[in-house]
Amino acid sequence: MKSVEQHIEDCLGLVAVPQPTEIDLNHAHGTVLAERIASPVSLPGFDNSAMDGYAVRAEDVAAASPEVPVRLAVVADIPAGDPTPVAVRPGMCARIMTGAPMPDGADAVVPVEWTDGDTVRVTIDRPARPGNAVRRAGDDVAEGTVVLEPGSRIGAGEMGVLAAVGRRSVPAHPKPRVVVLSTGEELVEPGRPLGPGQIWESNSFMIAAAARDAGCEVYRHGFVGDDPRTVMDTLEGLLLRADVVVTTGGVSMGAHDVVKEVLSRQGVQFTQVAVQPGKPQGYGTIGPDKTPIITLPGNPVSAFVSFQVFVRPVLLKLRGLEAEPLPERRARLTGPVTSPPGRRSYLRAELSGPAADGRSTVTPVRRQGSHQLSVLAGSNALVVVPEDTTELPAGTDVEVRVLPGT
Ligand SMILES: Nc1nc2c(c(=O)[nH]1)N[C@H]1C(S)=C(S)[C@@H](COP(=O)(O)OP(=O)(O)OC[C@H]3O[C@@H](n4cnc5c(N)ncnc54)[C@H](O)[C@@H]3O)O[C@H]1N2
Ligand code: MOO
Ligand SMILES: [Mg+2]
Repeated sequence: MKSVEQHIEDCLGLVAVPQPTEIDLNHAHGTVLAERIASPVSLPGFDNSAMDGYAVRAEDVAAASPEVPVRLAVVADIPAGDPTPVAVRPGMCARIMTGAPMPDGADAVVPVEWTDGDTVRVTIDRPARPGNAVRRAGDDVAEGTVVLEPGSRIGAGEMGVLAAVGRRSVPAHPKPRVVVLSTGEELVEPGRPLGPGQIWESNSFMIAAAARDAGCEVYRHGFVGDDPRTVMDTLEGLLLRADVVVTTGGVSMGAHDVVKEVLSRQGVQFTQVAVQPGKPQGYGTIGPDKTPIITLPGNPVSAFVSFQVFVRPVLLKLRGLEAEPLPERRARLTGPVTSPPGRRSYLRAELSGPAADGRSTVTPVRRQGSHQLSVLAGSNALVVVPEDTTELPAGTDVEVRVLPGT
């Protein structure tokens, strides 16, 4: 049987690290930045008010109190965005709004709540220190500072930063487009009635969600039956939409294992990998553009685990990220586990902690069958049992892989 490492390497070999493209900010969310971004400006770009109130000379109001309030002449009104130059001399002030530029001569802002709010001659009953409620130019970002490094995933915060430093577009790796297709004559769309021997189709929903969790744009085509012509025609029709195709089902030893049947003829390699679950696997390219395709087994848990182990690194590579495996943790097993000889097991499990002693514990779920899908809903991790190990007692310190979204 082929090793897990070899199969990961073969799948990664299907794709090259993409060239970045210039992506408009409107489409940049979820992409990965390809270059360092330095700010061409300081942020804030000018000293401005942090509050709605009055821009004053702090020395003028230093002695203000409810008993002895200070009265100042209001010489200007400065809304945010006002370009008119304003100067505040002793005994004067300017009404100012949050975000508006500080007038010359003023060094503090008195919030409107400390005043009577008058727009001609304002009465102030509390002192303000120099710098009060003033946001200094550059106190967020100094001009020329690097705000984002290459490899940054552009999430909501990064989007805000890019726009704030004036970027309209960025060199980035777009989200890979993943097409998901399931196969099986027994499958029925959820929501439709089941006939005898039929089941509701779940893999395409699950794998599409996992691919989205991995940062991809997903087209879930759904499923087709086990007719070779239909499978091939459907795949060919989907290639235009795909940077990678992921299928489930039809790759084992069955008389109707259609994916294996039609894609073997196209040069896709089908092998048995020393893993549990997820033994039957296929990988290769199809169509005129040699679109990468990874064919996962149909058993739902096998499809899920093999997506995380074999497909996810490929998608990360296509995003311009390190093609790393799921994040690793160490944890103590709360109960014994078994594993078939010569195969690496990925047991569905619940990881807890770390506790006060700094240690985490992990509890493999009781039902480990590759059709026992329900346990995936409560699992946040996979316990890895090495190929040369067939049993581990409770208390063993084990390798755990943390599942996305947890
Ligand atoms: N004689 C052998 N039989 C099997 C072997 C073997 O080595 N020799 N391997 C077993 C293993 S391991 C796996 S895993 C499965 C892989 O099966 P296929 O990839 O061929 O998948 P199917 O036969 O199409 O389906 C298997 C199973 O999964 C259910 N299924 C499939 N697709 C979906 C879907 N989209 N949604 C929900 N459930 C799905 C299907 O109904 C079957 O129960 O083969 C073993 N057999
Ligand atoms: O690998 Mo199958 O994936 O054992 O059920
Ligand atoms: Mg089969």
